Amino acid sequence: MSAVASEPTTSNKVAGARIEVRNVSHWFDLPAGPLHVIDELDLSIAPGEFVALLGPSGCGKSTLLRLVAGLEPATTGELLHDGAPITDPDPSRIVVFQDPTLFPWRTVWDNVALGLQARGILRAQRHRVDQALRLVGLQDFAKAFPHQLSGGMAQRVALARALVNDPSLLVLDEPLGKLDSLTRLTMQTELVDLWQRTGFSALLVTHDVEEALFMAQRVVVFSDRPARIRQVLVNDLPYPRHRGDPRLAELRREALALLGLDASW
Ligand SMILES: Nc1ncnc2c1ncn2[C@@H]1O[C@H](COP(=O)(O)OP(=O)(O)OP(=O)(O)O)[C@@H](O)[C@H]1O
Repeated sequence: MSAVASEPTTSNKVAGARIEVRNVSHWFDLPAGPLHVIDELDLSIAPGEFVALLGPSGCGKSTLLRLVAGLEPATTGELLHDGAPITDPDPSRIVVFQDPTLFPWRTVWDNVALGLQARGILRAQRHRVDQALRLVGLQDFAKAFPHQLSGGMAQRVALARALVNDPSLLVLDEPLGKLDSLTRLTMQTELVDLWQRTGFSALLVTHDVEEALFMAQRVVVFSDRPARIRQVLVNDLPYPRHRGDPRLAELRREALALLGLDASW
C-alpha cells in the first residue's frame, strides 16, 4: 500500500510550468579542448506534463537538467520557463537528486522547512511544511532524525523539501536510483500519484527503461554524446498504469532497440 496520504490536498495544487528548450547546444571547456555535450536540442514540456529522458551513460542528460533548472547557462540557444528566459536557479524549479542529502542534525520537519527558512518566509508559512510532509505520508515522522529513516523515507523527505516550495517544475535526476528494487517500485507509484495530485510539470532522468515508461507521458531517447533526440516515445496509457500492460512491453522493446539493446534480455 502506498505510504502517501490518499486524501487529495487541494491547497498544494500548482500550475505546471511550460518549459521550452530552443536550439540549445552545450560545451564544457576541458584542458584537452571543448567537450561537446548537447547538440542543437529542441524540447518542450507542456504545463503539467511528465517527460522522461533516457540515453546512454554520459550522453548529457544531467547536463540538460542543470540547464533547465538554471544551475548553469547554456553555451548557445535559449531556455524558457513560461516564456521567460531561465537564467538562474529558482524555487519554482526544484531539483531532486539521487542522494537525499539531508542535514543529519536537523529533524525531518526542520529539513523540509529549509527552503522556506532560506527565503525568510518560514514564520508565516509553517503550515506548508506540515502539508508537504502529509503529501509524502511522513506526518508522523516530523520529529525523527535522518538516521532513524529508511532509504525510501529519506527520499520522501527530499521530495517534501522540494514540494514545500510549491514548484511548478520538478527536475528529477535519478531520484530513485539508490533505493532497493521493491522500494523503488513503490516510490514510482507514489511519485506519479504526487504529480497527479499537485499538478507540477516533471522532467525525469533515469537509467531504468521500465521506470521511464511506467511514469512518463513522453520518453525522450537521446543519442550518444553530444545528446541529440533520437526519438520521442509517446505513452498515452491512462493512470494508474498496470505494469503488465502489453503496451508497456511494446514501448520497452522500442526503447531498448533505440538504445541499441536486445529486448530479449
Ligand atoms: N561540470 C563539468 N565539467 C566538465 N565536464 C562535465 C561536467 N559535467 C558533465 N561533464 C561531462 O559531460 C558529459 C555528460 O555528462 P552528464 O552527467 O550530463 O551525462 P549523463 O547522460 O547524465 O550521464 P549518466 O547517465 O552516466 O549519469 C560527460 O562526459 C561528463 O564527463
